[in-house]
Amino acid sequence: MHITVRLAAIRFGSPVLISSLCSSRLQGSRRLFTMAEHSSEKVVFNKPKVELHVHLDGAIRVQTILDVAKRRGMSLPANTVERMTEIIIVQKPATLTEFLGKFAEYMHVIAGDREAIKRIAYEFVEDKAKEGVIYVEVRYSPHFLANTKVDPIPWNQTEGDLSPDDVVHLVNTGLSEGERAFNIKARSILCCMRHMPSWSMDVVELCKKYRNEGVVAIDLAGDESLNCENYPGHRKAYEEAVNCGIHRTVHAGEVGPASVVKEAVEVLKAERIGHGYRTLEDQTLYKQLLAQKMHFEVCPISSKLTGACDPDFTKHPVITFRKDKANYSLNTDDPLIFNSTLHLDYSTAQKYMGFTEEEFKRLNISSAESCFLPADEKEELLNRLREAYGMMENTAF
Ligand SMILES: O=c1[nH]cnc2c1ncn2[C@H]1C[C@H](O)[C@@H](CO)O1
Repeated sequence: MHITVRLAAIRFGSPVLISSLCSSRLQGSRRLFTMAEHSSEKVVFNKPKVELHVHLDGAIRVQTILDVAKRRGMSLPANTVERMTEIIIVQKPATLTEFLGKFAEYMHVIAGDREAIKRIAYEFVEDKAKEGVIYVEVRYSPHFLANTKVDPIPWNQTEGDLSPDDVVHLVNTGLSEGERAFNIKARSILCCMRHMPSWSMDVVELCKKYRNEGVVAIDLAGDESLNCENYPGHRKAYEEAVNCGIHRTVHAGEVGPASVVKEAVEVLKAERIGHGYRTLEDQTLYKQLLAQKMHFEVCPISSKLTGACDPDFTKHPVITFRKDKANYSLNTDDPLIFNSTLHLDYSTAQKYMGFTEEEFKRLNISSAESCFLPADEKEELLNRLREAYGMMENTAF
């Protein structure tokens, strides 16, 4: 089994992943979030929220992974929620590469299984509704959940009959059943992966095909050290997205330098930036993005545990974003792997960064304004927030 997982990691792209997987067995002795940290997860903003940056494959319930493994007769490194959680989660600030290696602990269980894929989408909506999210854009790579019409077949699966196209259809179905059951709105963003430029044209074609069934945008995720000049597949896919009116976000400036953000904006025509913390290292670029109200999808807990930002939250870039009245959202990114919830991101912002209720309202309004819904649905969302926040319609911050 461990050999299987390591092979999957090799396929993910980076040799560093392999060493992270080898060392992950040692992590049982590392600490989980302490009780003190979890008690700080009090609900500091108990009002409707918008979440724009969360990965479906990073937001799966551990119990579901165990259930599916059992049903499919697959082995996992542990068979209790507690032990499996310890193995999956990043407990101390690590590196983005180590963090990405965590997906290989469980993705082979979910990938290629119709019932599991629909179930994780449905349960995701339930979990977000419980956090008070009324609108969410959830992202994933259709290729990472497929086992046919994908080269290479990920996670060391044997070829089956579930294509990336089938995956998108199943996720759409799970999300829309969840929307009806839990009375929130859920849309999806399809990810290209930096190390797999050959998948990117498929991704944009899927965005086009399913644009009326819940897919609202394209994203580029994964290892930022791989730039687009060297990988024209992503650039071509984003050109097609621009030509077809598909919305665009790009992971950039998370661990990569400000030049990756510049490339995302200038070459890929990103309308939002995933993370974007290191934009601050290029003040000219930062001022330009502030002026054009570029949206930054900020993920506080994630940024500490991936090593993207200083672990001292009082030095977090979002404090500068707030001071400058930048356009940004607060998001979980991968709550499974960070053992977190959206409440923890909000309470962290309050406790260590001095965020107030007013700022939480302002950033949720900015998030709604920057979401990828069509204009009429966006206005409806904004009105729901304004009403819940006791704001006069069209009140400007
Ligand atoms: O924070 C992230 N940065 C870059 N890539 C990420 C991050 N979180 C998840 N991913 C990758 C791993 C997932 O399998 C993929 C699609 O959701 O996106």
